[in-house]
Amino acid sequence: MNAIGMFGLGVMGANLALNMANQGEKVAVYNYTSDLTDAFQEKHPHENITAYYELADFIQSLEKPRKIFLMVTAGTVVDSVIESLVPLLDQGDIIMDGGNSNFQDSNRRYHDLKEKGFHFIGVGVSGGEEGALNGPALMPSGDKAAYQHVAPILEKIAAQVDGKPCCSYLGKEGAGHYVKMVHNGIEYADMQLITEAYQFLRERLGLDVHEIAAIFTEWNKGELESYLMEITADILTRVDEETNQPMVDVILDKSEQKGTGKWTSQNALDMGVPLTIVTESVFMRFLSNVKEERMTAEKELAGPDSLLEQADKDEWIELVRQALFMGKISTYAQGFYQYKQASEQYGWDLQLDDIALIFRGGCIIRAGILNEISSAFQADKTLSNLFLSPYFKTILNTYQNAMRKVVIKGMETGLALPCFNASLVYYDGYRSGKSGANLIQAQRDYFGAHTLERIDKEGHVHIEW
Ligand SMILES: NC(=O)C1=CN([C@@H]2O[C@H](COP(=O)(O)OP(=O)(O)OC[C@H]3O[C@@H](n4cnc5c(N)ncnc54)[C@H](OP(=O)(O)O)[C@@H]3O)[C@@H](O)[C@H]2O)C=CC1
Ligand SMILES: O=C(CO)[C@H](O)[C@H](O)COP(=O)(O)O
Repeated sequence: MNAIGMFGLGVMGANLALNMANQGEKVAVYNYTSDLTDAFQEKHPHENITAYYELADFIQSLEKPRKIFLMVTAGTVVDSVIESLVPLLDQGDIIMDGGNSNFQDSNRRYHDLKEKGFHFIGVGVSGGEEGALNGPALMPSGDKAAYQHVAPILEKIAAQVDGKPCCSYLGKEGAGHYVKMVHNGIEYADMQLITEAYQFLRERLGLDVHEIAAIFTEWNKGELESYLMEITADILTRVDEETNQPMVDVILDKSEQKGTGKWTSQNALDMGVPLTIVTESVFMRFLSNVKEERMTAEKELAGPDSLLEQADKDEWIELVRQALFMGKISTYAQGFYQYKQASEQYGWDLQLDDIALIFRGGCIIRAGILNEISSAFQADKTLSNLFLSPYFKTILNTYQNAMRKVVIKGMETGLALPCFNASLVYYDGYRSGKSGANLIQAQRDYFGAHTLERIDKEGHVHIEW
């Protein structure tokens, strides 16, 4: 009998199946069309893997309770696959979905399957092709008792950091896919922040790609240590063999997306959470796509004349490093604040320190900063915003000066730095004991008699303007 079944042999499914098999598990594999199954068998023959061409045979080969891991295109495909599986299952069998599914779909699937006597475990998976094979970060959720059946396999195939698996039970329903969704939002913001640092260094300080690659490699040894920093340095060293140009210069500047960053921002709006940095990064992807309009506007619309002249390069490089780290801290502060709000609003009891531990290995946003984030939430379980933890507060109190200088210089010289700017705006807004919202309340009450609260009395009142 096989310990687990992998449904879907695309990029991720194939590599996860191999990972499971390499860890000594007997794995049954199945794909909707036979072409991928044939290709998989030919490319990756493995003593622990058996391929099946009939769905019923695939299901019958599994130990009970059956554990089936779906790694298929997110959306309606997951529903149609579940529909095809259900008649073949027994009560208590477990379906896991490892795709980038919308957490609301996972909530629905969890309850639908529970009603029918089956278990649904949504598993956020991060790490791409390489991570899937050698150790991804896994974010599982669903019934805790059902999770215990799959935990030995999931925790074995996950990345391991300091002897701990980057996988732990996160909560009920689709909490795991929720955590993955916000992870991807943070991923978008992280990428945009690095891009803004790169643009500043290249277009305002006049550094070439190789100099910037060397700077990023150096930064990657300190506070900014992260997978995205590392791969960006690597990307910048690559030369296109056809043109002999830096590879980055021959890539069209229109960025695509599959939608998880947008979902994160949509959910932040639904919950009333200020997720400004991720949202700016989503908007910048949209703006990048109107390439032709941007090319026209470049000729039509005026900007400032000034470039950064006679700059002290070393001083500016350090300012950009500090600004980038502040942007990163702010992104995580907003993302983890969103987790905290979601946990309360959806009743999931998310453990923020555990989430940070999961992200330390295997996933795209893995970074040194996650140890400090985990420690901050471990030290104070009620911490509402990372900005107020002793470690991050000390850094922000210093680095905010650098961020101001970089943002101002970007504005003066006409370089859009939306995520750097959003980070500073959030910082200044958050540290303002007095906001301008009293005037907004007055305006609302003036034109619409919406009522307002006074600082000196209880309750809502309307003022006769
Ligand atoms: N690539 C990545 O880096 C990551 C991807 N993910 C997520 O993992 C999931 C899979 O991604 P990935 O492996 O990259 O995708 P691929 O495109 O490589 O594979 C898609 C899989 O879905 C199957 N599929 C598509 N349509 C159907 C259908 N109608 N019925 C049954 N099966 C179907 C395909 O089978 P067939 O050949 O028969 O069409 C194939 O096995 C997605 O949700 C993705 O967002 C998560 C983390 C990282
Ligand atoms: O889930 C992932 C990693 O964690 C994918 O790489 C991510 O979905 C890529 O997103 P997009 O295509 O929207 O940039």
